[in-house]
Amino acid sequence: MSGGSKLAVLGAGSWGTTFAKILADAQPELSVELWGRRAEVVAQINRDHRNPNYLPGIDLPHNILASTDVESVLSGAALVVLAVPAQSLRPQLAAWREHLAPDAVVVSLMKGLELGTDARMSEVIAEGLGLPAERIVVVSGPNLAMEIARCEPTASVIACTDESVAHWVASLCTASYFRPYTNTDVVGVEIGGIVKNVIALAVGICEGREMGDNTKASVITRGLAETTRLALALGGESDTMAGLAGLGDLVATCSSPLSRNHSAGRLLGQGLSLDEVNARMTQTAEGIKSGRAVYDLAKKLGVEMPITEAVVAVLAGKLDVDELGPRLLSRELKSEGESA
Ligand SMILES: NC(=O)c1ccc[n+]([C@@H]2O[C@H](COP(=O)([O-])OP(=O)(O)OC[C@H]3O[C@@H](n4cnc5c(N)ncnc54)[C@H](O)[C@@H]3O)[C@@H](O)[C@H]2O)c1
Ligand SMILES: O=P(O)(O)OC[C@H](O)CO
Repeated sequence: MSGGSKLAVLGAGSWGTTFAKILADAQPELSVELWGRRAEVVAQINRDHRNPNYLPGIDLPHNILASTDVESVLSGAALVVLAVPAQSLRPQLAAWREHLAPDAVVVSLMKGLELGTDARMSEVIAEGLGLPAERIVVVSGPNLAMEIARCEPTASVIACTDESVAHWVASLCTASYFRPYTNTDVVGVEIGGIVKNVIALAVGICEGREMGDNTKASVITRGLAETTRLALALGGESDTMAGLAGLGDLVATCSSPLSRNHSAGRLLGQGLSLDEVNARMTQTAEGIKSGRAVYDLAKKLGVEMPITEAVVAVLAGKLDVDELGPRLLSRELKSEGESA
């Protein structure tokens, strides 16, 4: 863990910009350097202290300094926070690796699973940057960016195999409206954040078909059961799944119209094709691509994930949205506590 104090965030979308605001509000005496790909976004942040495409109406702290120059942003940064779409992470890391400070701690804000490898983002970071587990931290929880940007009170989980590193990151991002809890169950925290996006697609589809709250509560509850099965199979802990990064995030994402995954599901349920949904989405809905990777991983491990399987079939055009509900309910009868 570095004694240095420079803080860097890579990715100036909705969560990267919001997390930069958390750090800047929590550490008003420090600068938070925010890397963005697009010069016009960076210029607006520096000139107007706003990022209106992602966070309309939000004033950003003046100690956020944006730049398109990743080398200068990474130079000497003790904490490096990553917030780009999951499927774009690996190629980005290859370009960033040479500029990373030797003792930097890297934080993943991403909630996706890599297609093709089924790797979690912490695993992609470990491989792509050649870092040991104790220098990789995961942040996850019921964290809809826009609510946090409006300074509405929110709790989150900061996970690292080395608890002291998790504590250090938590101490840096504790703000009046943002309360982090630490955890050493990196696997459970990541799996909770990944799978809730797929379950939110399912809930959105049900909503788009004008199904009511019984249906949504049933999908959320059974969604948590299948998320927990996958997490346990990978070595995660059931306590984590009952906490903020499991149940908490699942409820927030499946209930909120702010959720991009929930919204994408609703559009699918209303009869739009996947191409039409993708064309309408201006922000990242990770579940659309990660769903397939979650299904592949579950299959490899022999874990039953019927809701994920049905969502993946809808996304692949193999199951009509009207068949999603019946497909889930027509399964073999079993007791609630059974493992599948
Ligand atoms: N927005 C939220 O409320 C929220 C909360 C928690 C976690 N997350 C997770 O954070 C991650 C980032 O999400 P976001 O909401 O900031 O997404 P976003 O769509 O708002 O922003 C993505 C950012 O990445 C950039 N980007 C897009 N493609 C890229 C590429 N190929 N290479 C490099 N940069 C690229 C975009 O320009 C943009 O700045 C996702 O994994 C998401 O699940 C989001
Ligand atoms: O907008 P979503 O669906 O990516 O969800 C955002 C956050 O992950 C909620 O915790």
